[in-house]
Amino acid sequence: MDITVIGAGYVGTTTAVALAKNGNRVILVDNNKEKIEKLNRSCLPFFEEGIEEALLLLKSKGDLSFTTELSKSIEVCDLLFITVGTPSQDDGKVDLTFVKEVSRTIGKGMNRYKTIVVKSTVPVGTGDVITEIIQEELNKRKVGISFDIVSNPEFLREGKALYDALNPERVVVGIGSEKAKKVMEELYSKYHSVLLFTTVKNAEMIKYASNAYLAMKISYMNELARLSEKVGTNILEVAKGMGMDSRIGPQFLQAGIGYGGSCFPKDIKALTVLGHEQDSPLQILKAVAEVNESQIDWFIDKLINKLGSLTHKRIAVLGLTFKPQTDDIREASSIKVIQKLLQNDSIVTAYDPKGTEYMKKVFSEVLYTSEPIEAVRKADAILVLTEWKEVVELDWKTVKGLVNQPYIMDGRNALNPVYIRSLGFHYSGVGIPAHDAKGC
Ligand SMILES: NC(=O)C1=CN([C@@H]2O[C@H](COP(=O)(O)OP(=O)(O)OC[C@H]3O[C@@H](n4cnc5c(N)ncnc54)[C@H](O)[C@@H]3O)[C@@H](O)[C@H]2O)C=CC1
Ligand SMILES: O=C(O)[C@H]1O[C@H](OP(=O)(O)OP(=O)(O)OC[C@H]2O[C@@H](n3ccc(=O)[nH]c3=O)[C@H](O)[C@@H]2O)[C@H](O)[C@@H](O)[C@@H]1O
Repeated sequence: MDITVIGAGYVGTTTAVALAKNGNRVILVDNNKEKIEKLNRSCLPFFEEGIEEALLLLKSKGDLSFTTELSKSIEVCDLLFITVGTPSQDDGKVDLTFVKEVSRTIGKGMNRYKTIVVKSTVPVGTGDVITEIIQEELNKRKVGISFDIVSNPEFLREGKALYDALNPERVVVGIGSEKAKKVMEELYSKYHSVLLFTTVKNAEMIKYASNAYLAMKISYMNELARLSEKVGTNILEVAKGMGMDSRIGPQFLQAGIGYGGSCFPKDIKALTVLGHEQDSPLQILKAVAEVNESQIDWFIDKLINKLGSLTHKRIAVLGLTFKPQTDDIREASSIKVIQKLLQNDSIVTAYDPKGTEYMKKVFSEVLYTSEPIEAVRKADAILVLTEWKEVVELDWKTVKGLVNQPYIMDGRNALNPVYIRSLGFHYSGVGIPAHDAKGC
């Protein structure tokens, strides 16, 4: 099929590559000239393993191209994918400016029947808004072209984006016509995934409900971790035991310094606002967000308890991105932690394999290092905030010889407490008792 994907971000670029790999001819459009120039040079505007190589190959075969010209790209395709950003407004509502802008351009440029697939995460009812905008433009042009709006939310994870896009566990497709169903069935016939056909509104809700549910699991584990430290239980063992129940499952039970990223915080706000607007509040989500926020305070309080005061203390932050295998620092817990350290007049050194350049734009006063070992030199405490391999597999014995005080606060429970303690460090994880015999 001839497909145009609009929005060359994490989702759009990954989607375009996956669709092209599955035998379609794909044009990826973005109104950001710089991004398209980069892509035309086969450079990815962000870090995500495996995509750059795939992109280079698909481009050379002519299956994937990049442009800023949306109108022309609309004319030549059968299917349009909308993958533009849907950020939060100050009031927590979703800013649909980009989605609406793109919809208007589609209405202005549509020359024949198109299936318009919405992959951006959008509030329930947005499918209708897009339909209205496109129809309005068609009416202005006095043309009677038919089209279908499909909701096909994306569930990929950053760091595993291409794998997830090529092997989705399930594909949710919200449709309003048999014609659109056939198109989507054909499109996904090459994937070995279960397809769920439902209404557009249901599909829109499934996306928010899924992200909020995953975040809820994390906040629950984080609160349990705090309690665990009080009563002497080990959250890793608790999670293991819980996860063995197939009704609960082992995933997303890792306690830590809270969830970050471009989606969980934003999507929870959006669903919360929707509940309020409809006078059907989601009280659970209020608690989920509050726990996530206070997890940072809890972590910093523990650090203060250990060091007495943070003033003029040298704190090494290892890991800045919201998770490993990405350069994304959007809503990363590290931002809130560093903010609190700087407010307390600490001297902050930081290392991250991929996120440093973005973080420099947020905090210019942090001393960034290109090697983790440089960040820990003379440190009064080391904070592990992202479980990068480069951090976990550090030569901790050497580190012990370099620090000023041997305090490690592991915000991701990524290190082996028994080993780290055996080196003479005071190790503190999240929900791991101070002297746990097993320590795993
Ligand atoms: N990042 C992720 O892991 C996931 C994101 N999502 C959702 O997918 C959507 C996109 O997210 P990301 O890819 O992270 O966003 P992003 O911010 O990385 O990319 C969005 C792109 O859209 C472009 N754009 C905006 N207006 C445009 C226009 N009028 N014409 C052409 N291009 C335009 C921007 O320049 C940008 O490159 C959001 O709704 C997000 O919630 C869903 C699943 C996973
Ligand atoms: O809508 C989205 O953008 C995406 O959001 C998440 O994916 P992502 O944000 O890439 O990353 P996750 O692996 O879900 O991690 C999110 C955050 O939760 C934290 N986390 C995750 C799992 C866990 O057990 N504990 C925990 O603290 C991670 O450290 C990270 O900060 C979802 O997992 C994807 O399905 C979804 O498509």
